[in-house]
Amino acid sequence: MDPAVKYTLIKKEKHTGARLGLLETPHGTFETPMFMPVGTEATVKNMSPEDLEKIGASIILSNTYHLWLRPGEDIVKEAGGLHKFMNWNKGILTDSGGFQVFSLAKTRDITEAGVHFRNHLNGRREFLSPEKAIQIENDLGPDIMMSLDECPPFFESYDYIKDSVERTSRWAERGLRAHRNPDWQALFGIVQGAGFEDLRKQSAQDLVSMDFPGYSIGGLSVGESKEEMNHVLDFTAPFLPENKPRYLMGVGSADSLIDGVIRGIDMFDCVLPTRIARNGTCMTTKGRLVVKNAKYARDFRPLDENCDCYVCRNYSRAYIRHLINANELFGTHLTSYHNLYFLLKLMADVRQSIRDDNLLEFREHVFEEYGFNKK
Ligand SMILES: CNc1nc2cc(C(=O)NN)ccc2[nH]1
Repeated sequence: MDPAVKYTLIKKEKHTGARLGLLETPHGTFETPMFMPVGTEATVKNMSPEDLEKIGASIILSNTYHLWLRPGEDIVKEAGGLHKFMNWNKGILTDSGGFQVFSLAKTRDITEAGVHFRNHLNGRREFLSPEKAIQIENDLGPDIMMSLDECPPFFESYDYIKDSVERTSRWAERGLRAHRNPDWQALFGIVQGAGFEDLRKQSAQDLVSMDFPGYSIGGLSVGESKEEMNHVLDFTAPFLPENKPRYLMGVGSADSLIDGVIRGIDMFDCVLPTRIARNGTCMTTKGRLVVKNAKYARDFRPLDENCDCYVCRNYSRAYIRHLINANELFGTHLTSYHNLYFLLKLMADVRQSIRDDNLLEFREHVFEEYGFNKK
């Protein structure tokens, strides 16, 4: 049986752990490393599928937790699945709800069976088990789907994290057994273990023994420092097989993306570009620009003078500032479009620097120019 996704390692960058790869899915073959825009409720906020296609998005995310609670996976299934429902014909990845339950839901109670929590929309008690999460993702129909896991606090005790990792491995096994469509939906295991090397190793070895088609590294970007995150990646990525994709969940600033690629990560997702866009903050090659700021009232330059996106070629800071301050939806469309273009272009440049074996020089350029070296 053909795996639902096939990863091919094309080239290793000479001086780092970075890899150039190809990820074949039922909805296309895409280059890695890649950034995946987040479309929590079956839409990447303020973006049309056509615009996402134009800026080079390949795989986008949707959230199992949200779509289960609203509109219900049954409606998405009746529509023919997520691709049809949201008119997106490239890749779709859904997470399992693990992170949302632990970050969004009120009062939650974790048991061996699964997690009990209160629905953040109506306060009703809900229950999500590893099998239920898989059933929802099977019905939503993404190309890539996640096992249900616990995303524990990074600064929890060793004993807590050890128990959590061992339960997450048992849940992963249960999810594999419940998975109905392994030939066209690729189920990834999620490596946990917080900042403990031996627990990250145990989690990775447990999941690798179950032979998943891809592996996520979860439990990061949850309040730990970038140095701590990079340190965890330094020892976790090598526990994962070279011939499978590695997906770092919840990471999406330029510096963290580059440092993740250097440590062998292939896939990233983050709400950051679209979330900060909604309050008028833009990512530029000269650092963050808060376009609603009064100083841009008569600034008729583009958001980023080094950017060739549709927004930077046609609209000024003054105009976009006006729209944001007037709560005009077109304003957040423009900032969202630019921020996503910025990160997708960054990843295209990262892939080129892997081809050219000069990723570390590119990192230096980005950290210096984009203001990440400023303490
Ligand atoms: C924004 N930070 C961030 N950390 C994440 C961790 C996970 C995870 O461990 N899921 N099982 C998912 C999404 C995340 N987003």
